[in-house]
Amino acid sequence: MNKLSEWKHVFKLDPQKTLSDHDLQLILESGTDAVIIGGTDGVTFENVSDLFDRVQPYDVPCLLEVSDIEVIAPEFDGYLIPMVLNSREKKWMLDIHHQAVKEYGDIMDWDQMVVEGYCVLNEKAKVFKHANCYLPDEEDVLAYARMAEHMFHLPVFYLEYSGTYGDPELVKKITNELQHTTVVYGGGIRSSKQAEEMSACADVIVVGNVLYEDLDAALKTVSVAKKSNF
Ligand SMILES: CC(C)=CCC/C(C)=C/CC/C(C)=C/CC/C(C)=C/CC/C(C)=C/CC/C(C)=C/CC/C(C)=C/COP(=O)(O)OP(=O)(O)O
Ligand SMILES: O=P(O)(O)OC[C@@H](O)CO
Ligand SMILES: [Mg+2]
Repeated sequence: MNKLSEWKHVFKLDPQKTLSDHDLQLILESGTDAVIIGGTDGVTFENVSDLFDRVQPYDVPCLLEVSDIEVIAPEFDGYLIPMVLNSREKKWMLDIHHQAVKEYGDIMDWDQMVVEGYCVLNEKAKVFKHANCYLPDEEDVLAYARMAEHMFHLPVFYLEYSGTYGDPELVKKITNELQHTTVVYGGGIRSSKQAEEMSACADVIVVGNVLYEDLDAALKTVSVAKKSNF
């Protein structure tokens, strides 16, 4: 399961936040390539399963981004497994994953797993503190990107600015560098102008928080991203 390399635009839904059926319908019929269910905290088996049940009737791939082993529900179209490359603790890259594979290895469908090399670039993001990250400079980011592709052969390198708009020049530099690993950009996209700019710099853009603050603006990010030829 890795159609991700063919996608341009994804919405990230936070199971902790509320969406009316009408708004969810607009999101799922927007033409987005996929939705991810995930968040740093407040993610429970119940809120993940409830949201998944509401998304499932629509013809849009739905992936679970696993931030806690307790929330894994069956039947998703795929499972995104983050490894936080710029964490100060090995736990967020390897140890939690090792425990999970020890526990679930016998029943795992490896074709459904997509491992994401995360590089968290916003010091104010919840995930930055949660995973005990340090702020990498441009050289560090480039080195993580090269490691993701050439040493770990990861399908995805995720430039995570969650909550703030990132640096298009850096994103472009990283995307130009990688041949096989898909560069996903997420963070602070609040308008079609920003979506257009970042879509020209990354392989895939992820739009999250603005869904809950300005749905019309969020919906407008889809068509510009899908028009991008990058
Ligand atoms: C029954 C069945 C289908 C079995 C399948 C088995 C399966 C899928 C097994 C999993 C195997 C495996 C290796 C799991 C690893 C699990 C795990 C818990 C890994 C650690 C993940 C991790 C490093 C989490 C840290 C936080 C993080 C990076 C979360 C990623 C999501 C993220 C950055 C969200 C940002 O959200 P944001 O929008 O910023 O958050 P808020 O809005 O809440 O602020
Ligand atoms: O919520 P925003 O800031 O759009 O970020 C999207 C996503 O990258 C979060 O993981
Ligand atoms: Mg969020």
